[in-house]
Amino acid sequence: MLDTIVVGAGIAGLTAARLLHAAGQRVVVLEARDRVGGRMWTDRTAGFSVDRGASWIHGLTGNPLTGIVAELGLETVEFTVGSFQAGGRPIADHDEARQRMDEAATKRWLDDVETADALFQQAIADSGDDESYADAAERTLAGTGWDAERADRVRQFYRHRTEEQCGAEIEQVAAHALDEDAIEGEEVVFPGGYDAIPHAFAAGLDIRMGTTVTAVTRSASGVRVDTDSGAFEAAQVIVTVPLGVLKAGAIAFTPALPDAVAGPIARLGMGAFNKVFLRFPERFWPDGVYAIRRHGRAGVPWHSWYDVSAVSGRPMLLTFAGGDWAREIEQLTDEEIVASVVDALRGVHGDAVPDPVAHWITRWASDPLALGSYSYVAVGSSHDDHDALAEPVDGVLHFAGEATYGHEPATVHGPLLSGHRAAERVLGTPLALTGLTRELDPSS
Ligand SMILES: Cc1cc2nc3c(=O)[nH]c(=O)nc-3n(C[C@H](O)[C@H](O)[C@H](O)COP(=O)(O)OP(=O)(O)OC[C@H]3O[C@@H](n4cnc5c(N)ncnc54)[C@H](O)[C@@H]3O)c2cc1C
Repeated sequence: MLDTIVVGAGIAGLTAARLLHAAGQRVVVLEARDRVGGRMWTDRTAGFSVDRGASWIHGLTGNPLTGIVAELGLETVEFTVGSFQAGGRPIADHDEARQRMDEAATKRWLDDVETADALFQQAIADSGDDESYADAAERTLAGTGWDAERADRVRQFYRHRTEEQCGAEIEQVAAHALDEDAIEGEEVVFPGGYDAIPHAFAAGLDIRMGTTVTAVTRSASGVRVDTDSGAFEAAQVIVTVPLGVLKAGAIAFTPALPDAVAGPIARLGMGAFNKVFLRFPERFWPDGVYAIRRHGRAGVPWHSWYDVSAVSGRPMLLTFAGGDWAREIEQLTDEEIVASVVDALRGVHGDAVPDPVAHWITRWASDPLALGSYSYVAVGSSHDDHDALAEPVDGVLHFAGEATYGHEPATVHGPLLSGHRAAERVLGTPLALTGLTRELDPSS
C-alpha cells in the first residue's frame, strides 16, 4: 500500500508530494491532465512564452518563491502591478471621452482614489460578514460628497479591483474579502515561462498523468481513491483539485464530508478571470508607459491593457476579463473576442491600432479541471473558511491548494505553502521548506 496519494499536479500537489517523497514516503500523484502545473501553464507554441495562468510573483519579500527561483536559476523581469494599486507605475490614463488625461487630471483621480481608500478602510472595518464590498464602497462614496461623475470613476475602479483580484462582481464579494491582501513590494514575471517551477518540482516523482479521480473513500485502514483507470489505496490522501471542481461534486467523498469542510466549499466563491494576449505587427502605444487605461462607465468592458513586450520580446498587449464578463466571453468565438478588444483599443488610439497578428485567449471557467480561476471570500463567508477547508478529515483526508490558504489565496505561493502544511500534517512533524529544489533520489 502507498503511504500517500496526492490528487492534482499543480503547485500545491507537487510541493506536498516532493516533501513527502524526500521524507522517505511512497507517494503517487494522480493528475487528470496530460501536463503538470495546473493553473500554471506556459504556452510555448509560438516559440516564446505566454503564461495562460499565473504570470506574476506577487511580492518578492518574504515569499518562498524568491529563493526557489534563485535556486533554479530562472530568469525574471521586474513588472510590478502592485496588486491593482492606483498609482506607482506610469499608466496612460484616458477619460470617458477617450482623451488622454494630462498629468493634473491623472493626479486628481489618483488623489480621489487615495482619499476614498482611506474612508473605505473604515467602512470595511465597520462591515458585518453579510455585507458586500459594494455595500462598503457605496457607503464610502456617499460620505465623500462628490458629484456623480467624480464618484463614478472611483466606483468603476473598485469594480475592476474585485473583478481582477477575485474574479467576481463587487456585489458578490464580501466587504472583508481583501482584508488579507496586503502584498507589498516588487513583483516579477518570467520570460521563460512560470511553469518552469512545477516542471522542476515534478522531476523524480511518480506522477500518473491522464488519470481522473472520481471518488475518495475513507475507511479504518486508510483511503481508497477511484479513478477512470483503476483504484489506488494509501494510508492518507491529499486532494488539491481547484475549488470549482470540489463545488461541482466531481469527486464523490464517502462518507460524506463533515460540515466543517463541506460548509467552506459551499460558502466560498470560485471566481472567473481570463486573459487575452494580442500580438501586433508593431507598437502603436507610447513608450515608457506600462499600461493603457481608460476610465469607463458601468458595463463597458476592456479597460486596461498591459504592455508585456518585455516578457515575450514582441509587441504585445495583455488585457483581462474578470467576473461576469470573463464568463460571458467564454461563450464567444476567438474572432468575436479579438474584434471586441481591438474595437475598444481603437476607441482610445483610433486608426493607429493595426489588426493583431496573433492572439491567446483563456477560458478557465469552462475548463472542467478548474471550473474557475481562483477562489474569493463571497458574501456570507470569511477568510477562516479557506483554512477550515484544509482541516484533516478522520486523520486520513487532507485538502490543499489555492482555496485552502487564507493568508494568500489566488496566488502561487499560497498553494505552495498549503502543500507544505498538508505534508507536515501527513507526517505529523514540522518540515523545512528548503530542499524543494534538491534532486530527489528516485530509488527511495
Ligand atoms: C488566469 C490566471 C491568472 C493568475 N495569475 C496569477 C499570478 O499572476 N500570480 C499568482 O501568484 N497567481 C496567479 N493565479 C493563481 C495561481 O495560478 C493558482 O492559485 C495556483 O496555480 C493554483 O495551484 P493549485 O495547485 O492550488 O491548483 P491547480 O494548479 O489548479 O492544480 C490542481 C490540479 O488538479 C488537477 N485535477 C482537477 N480535477 C482532477 C481530478 N478529478 N483528478 C485528477 N486531477 C484533477 C488539475 O488538472 C490541476 O492540475 C492565476 C490564476 C489564473 C487562472
